[in-house]
Amino acid sequence: TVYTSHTQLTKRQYDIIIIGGGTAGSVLANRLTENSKVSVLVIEAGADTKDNLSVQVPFLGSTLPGTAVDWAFTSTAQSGLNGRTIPYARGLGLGGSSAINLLTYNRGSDDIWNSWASITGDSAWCWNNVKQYYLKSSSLVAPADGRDTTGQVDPSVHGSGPVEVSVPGFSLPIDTLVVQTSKQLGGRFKYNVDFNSGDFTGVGFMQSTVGGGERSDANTAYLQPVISRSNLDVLINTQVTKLVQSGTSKLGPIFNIVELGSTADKNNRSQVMALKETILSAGVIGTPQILQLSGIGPSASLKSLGITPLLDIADVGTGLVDHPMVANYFQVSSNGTWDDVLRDNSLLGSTLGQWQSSRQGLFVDSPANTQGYQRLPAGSSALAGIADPAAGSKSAHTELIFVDGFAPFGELTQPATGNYLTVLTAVVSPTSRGSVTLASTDPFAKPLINPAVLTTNFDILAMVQAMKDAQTFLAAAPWQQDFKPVAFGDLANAKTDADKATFARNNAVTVNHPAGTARMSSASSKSGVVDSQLRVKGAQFLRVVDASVFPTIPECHIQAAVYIVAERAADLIKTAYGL
Ligand SMILES: Cc1cc2nc3c(=O)[nH]c(=O)nc-3n(C[C@H](O)[C@H](O)[C@H](O)COP(=O)(O)OP(=O)(O)OC[C@H]3O[C@@H](n4cnc5c(N)ncnc54)[C@H](O)[C@@H]3O)c2cc1C
Repeated sequence: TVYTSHTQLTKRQYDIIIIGGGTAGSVLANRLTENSKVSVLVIEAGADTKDNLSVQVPFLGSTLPGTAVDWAFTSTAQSGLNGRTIPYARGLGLGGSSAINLLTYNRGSDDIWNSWASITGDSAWCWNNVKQYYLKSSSLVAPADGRDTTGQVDPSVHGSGPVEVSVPGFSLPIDTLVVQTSKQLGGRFKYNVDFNSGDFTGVGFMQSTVGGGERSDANTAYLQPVISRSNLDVLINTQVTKLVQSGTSKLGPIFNIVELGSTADKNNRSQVMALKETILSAGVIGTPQILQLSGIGPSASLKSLGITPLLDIADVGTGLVDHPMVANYFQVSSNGTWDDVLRDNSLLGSTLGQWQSSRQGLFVDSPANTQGYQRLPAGSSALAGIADPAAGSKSAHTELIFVDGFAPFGELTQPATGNYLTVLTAVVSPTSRGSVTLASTDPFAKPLINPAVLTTNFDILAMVQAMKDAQTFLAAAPWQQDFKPVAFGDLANAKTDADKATFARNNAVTVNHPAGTARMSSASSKSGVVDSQLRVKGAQFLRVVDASVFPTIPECHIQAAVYIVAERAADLIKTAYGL
């Protein structure tokens, strides 16, 4: 049953309570209710997102931040960004961030998973073991245009799970140029037929969570198909305000009472109880916020806010890490870009009409069809004197995303005329670490989000290298016939490395890939928040399952890793309770 207010609940006890009906929460809701004897309640702060047209239409994903399906957070003033604050989008509603993201689907290099096994001292996180969960979470489907995709993707490395993944379904003029350039330049820009083979280096086609021209997210793929199961209740428009300790076992405090409220009626709280487990899947911001509101976190700082510390875990909310990103704009001579679609309402209307009537055309894809991942050149000054932050040789340091138009991801707005290319450059093995802390004890107040963007030498130097890579790539012969890209705006004057660094600090945002605020660590480690089975250290019957638990950030887009972690967590929970 779907409830829209906690006052409607007819039951107050469930075997398992999942906090957050987002990416991980939806996977758990599905898998844990496969056994009809287990009762599950999902509590989600937002509404159902499935009927939101901009959620459904892949191309319109970039218009979702700032709307009703976004928590619309803002970062603290960023010292690495010359004091700027940046918008910090997080999905609000069923499907969570998977319903508002830009759809890129990367499962992470073999290296990253093997490094997690080594960090946690638990070989079950190695790629050879988690591969089963990748195969179980997604499957490759035909692109919307049904064309022959031979050489653009390797079907043999894909699985048979509910999330639909495809290569772009509407070819753009620059796709061929990107591939030609990659094949001509080789080396760091070598053509990679399928990143999801486990080698995240080179240049290749974007794979996205799109099936039949529509977004495929955790809500549509995992939750909606099972939402009428009699052992599943989903409570929407309801925020978890804290966990309440019900007692103490010899293994530690038990936090199995969940306090609920809603923004519509903030003082009207009620409680539900988990008979087996409470699972926090409230995401990288929500999870450490709820833990701290519940007295679980760094005792001294909780005390200074007036919260009674119940379980001292220094690392709750520390370690926030995200991929910094800069939009590099180039003016082009070709009119083969989609710029006019964003400027001309009738063209926008007809393109949307084409999507509505036939699920064809520009809107079946995210704004980018191709991407690249590079390791820094040998001898790069960014790596001087530090351990290589990437997990291994199949993991990159930087990323390029090629957009056939003016992508609205920076400080600049789209000019009224002209044709543009955007190359989004990102640092995918950043070393900067920030935090999520409470601004107040009010659970409805936004927490302080400090992603510490570009605060290390490595991150800024790697970003400058990525910006230079973008220019090297676009200087290659295939671009000189028709497109003739010329750096646009302040980028045109950013000639030296120092100028480029200043440009990055004045313009960077993030790729919206935060992770690591309730990190996994080995059972014996004093750092971290959860053990390798995702149980909150020192607590009983309390797990975290979302991107907070990532011990390091994958050197690629991270949603696939969330699906994999959630699938594995579902198995861990089933095994723990013999379900
Ligand atoms: C704009 C944007 C673009 C992105 N682009 C990409 C991309 O192209 N490719 C990619 O791989 N990744 C992308 N990501 C990242 C990816 O989507 C996320 O890493 C992933 O979905 C996170 O999953 P999660 O389960 O950790 O959290 P979420 O999916 O965010 O789920 C958390 C859920 O908990 C709910 N919640 C929070 N607090 C409470 C509370 N107190 N009470 C009740 N419910 C609560 C939230 O409303 C939300 O539904 C993007 C993210 C964003 C925001």
